[in-house]
Amino acid sequence: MFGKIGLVGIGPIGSSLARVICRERLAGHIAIASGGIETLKRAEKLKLGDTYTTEANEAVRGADLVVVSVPVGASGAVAEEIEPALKEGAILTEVGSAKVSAIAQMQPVVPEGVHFIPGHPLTGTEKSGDAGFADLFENRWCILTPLEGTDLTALEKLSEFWRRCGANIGTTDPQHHDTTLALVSHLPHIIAYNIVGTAADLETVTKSKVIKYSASGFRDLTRLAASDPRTWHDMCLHNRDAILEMMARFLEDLAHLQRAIRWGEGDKLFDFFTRARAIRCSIIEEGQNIDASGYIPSARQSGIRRSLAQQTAPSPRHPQGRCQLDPSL
Ligand SMILES: NC(=O)C1=CN([C@@H]2O[C@H](COP(=O)(O)OP(=O)(O)OC[C@H]3O[C@@H](n4cnc5c(N)ncnc54)[C@H](O)[C@@H]3O)[C@@H](O)[C@H]2O)C=CC1
Ligand SMILES: O=C(O)C(=O)Cc1ccc(O)cc1
Repeated sequence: MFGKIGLVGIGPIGSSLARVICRERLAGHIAIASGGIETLKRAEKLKLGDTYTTEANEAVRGADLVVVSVPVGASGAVAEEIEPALKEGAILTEVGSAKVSAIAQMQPVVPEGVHFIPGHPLTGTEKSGDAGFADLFENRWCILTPLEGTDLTALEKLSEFWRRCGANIGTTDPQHHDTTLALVSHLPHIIAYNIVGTAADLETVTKSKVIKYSASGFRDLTRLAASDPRTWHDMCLHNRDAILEMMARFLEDLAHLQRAIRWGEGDKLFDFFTRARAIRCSIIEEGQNIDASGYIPSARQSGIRRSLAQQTAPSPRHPQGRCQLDPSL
């Protein structure tokens, strides 16, 4: 698809991209740049690319596609560094989890003639470093947030690139992206970190075991707390307003629940839980299969879609169809 692809940043996302680009033969040459010399050495050892450098501008020189996969807080500095070396007509994208901030940092320095199209693959691992894998994007959404005046041919080419990496393409505007992700990705991580903190505090205060006795519910809920703290510290700083707005809504809804519990409003609680259960079931029925690692495996590869269809089909015992809430689905 591309003569040369420059990958700036080789964490979980950059290293997964390197692997899938290589597997699908999407580039004649993969140039990898990372500020961390150790990471770069590992990337070379793993043969993730063709050339390796600590100088981002070297990696992007002559590239037809440049993918910036660094913490959102570093995207402005990276854009300034690569700007003089970007080729006329090249596509420049970044994969940051907060679009408004990444765009505000990068757009002002993108030279005319370079097609800047931000995006965000909605997939991740709790792992850090270069622990990516070629299947990471398989059957997952990649949300593109094209800016006003974006060249449609470049947009289609980038969309095709992500499709060949296995992703499904969605488009939206940066603000809507950030508000949505604040609720469906950033807030769950914050809640996970927080509940682990609460349990640890309770242990200290009561001088007794708490976490040791946790059943699988607590463990499922806290899986996200194993994520790289740097990513989520970055997110709280760079999607601050949207996260605060979603936290406020969440706390308001939690207060309603608290009140219903305090007053023993059983019907209200039952209806509320039933509604939430139905929503979770519909997510599963749509094929958003979530395994315990957070990685949603390809339905195509795992055959899970078929087994889910069996589980949710009506049966004499379950005339409405049944929904298994086993997180391993
Ligand atoms: N990890 C995840 O699950 C996901 C992350 N993202 C986004 O992808 C981007 C990359 O994230 P990860 O792959 O987790 O990698 P990461 O955030 O760990 O960053 C890895 C790369 O960025 C480079 N880097 C770090 N600080 C830098 C700086 N100040 N200047 C220049 N380069 C620097 C490192 O050398 C390394 O090569 C982030 O913006 C994140 O929001 C998007 C989807 C999922
Ligand atoms: O594991 C999960 O549920 C995630 O939310 C993974 C994830 C992490 C960061 C992103 O920007 C997008 C997706």
